[in-house]
Amino acid sequence: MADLQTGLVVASHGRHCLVESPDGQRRICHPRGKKNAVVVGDQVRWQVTGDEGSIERVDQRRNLFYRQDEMRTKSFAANLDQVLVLVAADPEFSESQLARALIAAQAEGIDALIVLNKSDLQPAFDRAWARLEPYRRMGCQVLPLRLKSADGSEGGLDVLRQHLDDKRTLVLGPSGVGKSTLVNRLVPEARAQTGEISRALNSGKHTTTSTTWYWVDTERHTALIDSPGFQEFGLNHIEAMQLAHLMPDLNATLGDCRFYNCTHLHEPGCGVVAHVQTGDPDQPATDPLAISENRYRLYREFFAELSDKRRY
Ligand SMILES: Nc1nc2c(ncn2[C@@H]2O[C@H](COP(=O)(O)OP(=O)(O)OP(=O)(O)O)[C@@H](O)[C@H]2O)c(=O)[nH]1
Ligand SMILES: [Zn+2]
Repeated sequence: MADLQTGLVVASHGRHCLVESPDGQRRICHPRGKKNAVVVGDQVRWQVTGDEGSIERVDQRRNLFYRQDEMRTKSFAANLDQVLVLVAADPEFSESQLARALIAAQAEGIDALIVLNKSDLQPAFDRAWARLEPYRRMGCQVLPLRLKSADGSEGGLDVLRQHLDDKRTLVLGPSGVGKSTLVNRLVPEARAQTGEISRALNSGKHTTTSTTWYWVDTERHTALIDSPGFQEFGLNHIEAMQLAHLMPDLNATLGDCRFYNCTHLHEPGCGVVAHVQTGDPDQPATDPLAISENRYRLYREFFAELSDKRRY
């Protein structure tokens, strides 16, 4: 099939999607057959069929970021360089949701970046910043941000831009943290593009319910992928026994357990439990491998959930 063209999937809606050619042109394409199901970020081979296109092949993916619960699997995007989890001083973020997203990224070998917005809101911001201490300690990049404030000042956007440069970043965040404000700030034409995409995909309504790719720069080197669906982040695709390896703070303490198949829940001589921080969580830990009580509690919760899951 010599007449196949290459393209990048920049939006998808049901059974059709929008494919961007290397010259920037976009057209609606339909995957041929079930095995050609595509997600945003996919590199595809397609051919012209009238005004539209037919996707004949999906190139092998470098990674696929997805969540899975008992009912279904939701793929967010493929071939990512990093996942940005946007949280805010207010509304208070769920550490469970944050930890789940980071585990899913780690499982696919994708870097993660946490951004804490609304630094103008005090004392909520300092409180949230402190809650993120275990994440900084385990090597995760955490950036402060202020997209707007009562006095009109903003901060942190330039540093954030440097972390996005030349990368393909999936942006995740619960409702109300400022995700649309961020996307619109980084991609001034985002609103117009979204409108264009909804019209092209003929969905009739706004495509905020689907994942969308935006180029940040005119050279098309830096991309933001905006995706909804951060709630109920299921990890059913992860093996319970893999969990500790996917949580960097726990992972750093592996290897010292008495039993090689230690679950780190109740076994004697567990090297993970030995590092779980007890006492005042506001006191800085003296153990460089300290695991916060919250992180360990989440590990136990996720482990129970993944051990219980029904297998099909
Ligand atoms: N105080 C303060 N408010 C902010 C900041 N950034 C955004 N906001 C406000 O937070 C609210 C939510 O912002 P959005 O951008 O709509 O948030 P979203 O995450 O897209 O939320 P959904 O539309 O519900 O998905 C808006 O009222 C913003 O004006 C900030 O740095 N400080
Ligand atoms: Zn152990």
